[in-house]
Amino acid sequence: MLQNVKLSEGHPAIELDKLIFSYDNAATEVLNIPQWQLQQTDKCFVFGQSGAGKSTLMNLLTGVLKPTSGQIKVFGQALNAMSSRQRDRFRAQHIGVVFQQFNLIPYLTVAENIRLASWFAGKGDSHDTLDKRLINLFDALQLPTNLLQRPSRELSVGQQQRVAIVRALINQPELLVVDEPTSALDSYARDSFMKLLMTLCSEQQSTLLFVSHDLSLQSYFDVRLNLADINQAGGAQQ
Ligand SMILES: Nc1ncnc2c1ncn2[C@@H]1O[C@H](COP(=O)(O)OP(=O)(O)OP(=O)(O)O)[C@@H](O)[C@H]1O
Repeated sequence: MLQNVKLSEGHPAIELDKLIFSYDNAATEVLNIPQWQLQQTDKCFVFGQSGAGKSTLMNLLTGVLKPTSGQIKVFGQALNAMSSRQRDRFRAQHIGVVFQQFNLIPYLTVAENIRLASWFAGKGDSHDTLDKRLINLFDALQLPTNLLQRPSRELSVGQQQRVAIVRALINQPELLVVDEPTSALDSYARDSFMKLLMTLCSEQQSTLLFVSHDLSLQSYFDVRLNLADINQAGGAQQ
């Protein structure tokens, strides 16, 4: 079974092979990617027109969606061969996710939102280890620790965004997937957020996949992917 899968270092972080995806088995393909790979610890900037399929691809890579056909391997593990429960477990253990709406549970406190992520991962990290990691991340992201006991709905958008990053990094995921996170930030906050994100990923040796329309952010990344360059789907709006 998939409990506490140890990821092999010999594999690329992501391998796509003949990946095809249509919503509800509709005739129109949203994605048709013959082949694509991302190496471990790479930091990749993904861009493309609205409707090009970026969020769909992120949902496939995080196991929220399953491909219509073809293969998606994350650190050598074939997500397409897993049940939806196995994919949920794999995501909780190995992938940190920050999506556009942050997906914090509004009525839970900040601390509860973060603890929930480590509980789902079930990696068995001690309370002390998690507390230490949490304090370090709060410090790095300049979040005051008195926010921990506040319901997340009471936080500003910028604070919620940083809490979502803490939640995504608390389990030291091998892969971090971030979808359009900076739209709510002014340019100064955006730059410091980007620098920090890069530092945290380097420290944790996480592979980063970052989706944005803001092309000015590309310079932070060592790999740039225009989705239209690998996606041959006729239905995608390119
Ligand atoms: N749940 C869904 N059911 C059916 N079609 C969908 C669904 N979600 C997205 N689509 C369609 O799939 C295509 C790709 O959408 P997707 O959201 O992945 O694009 P995107 O590149 O992330 O766009 P944006 O930059 O605007 O966020 C679009 O044509 C969209 O209408």
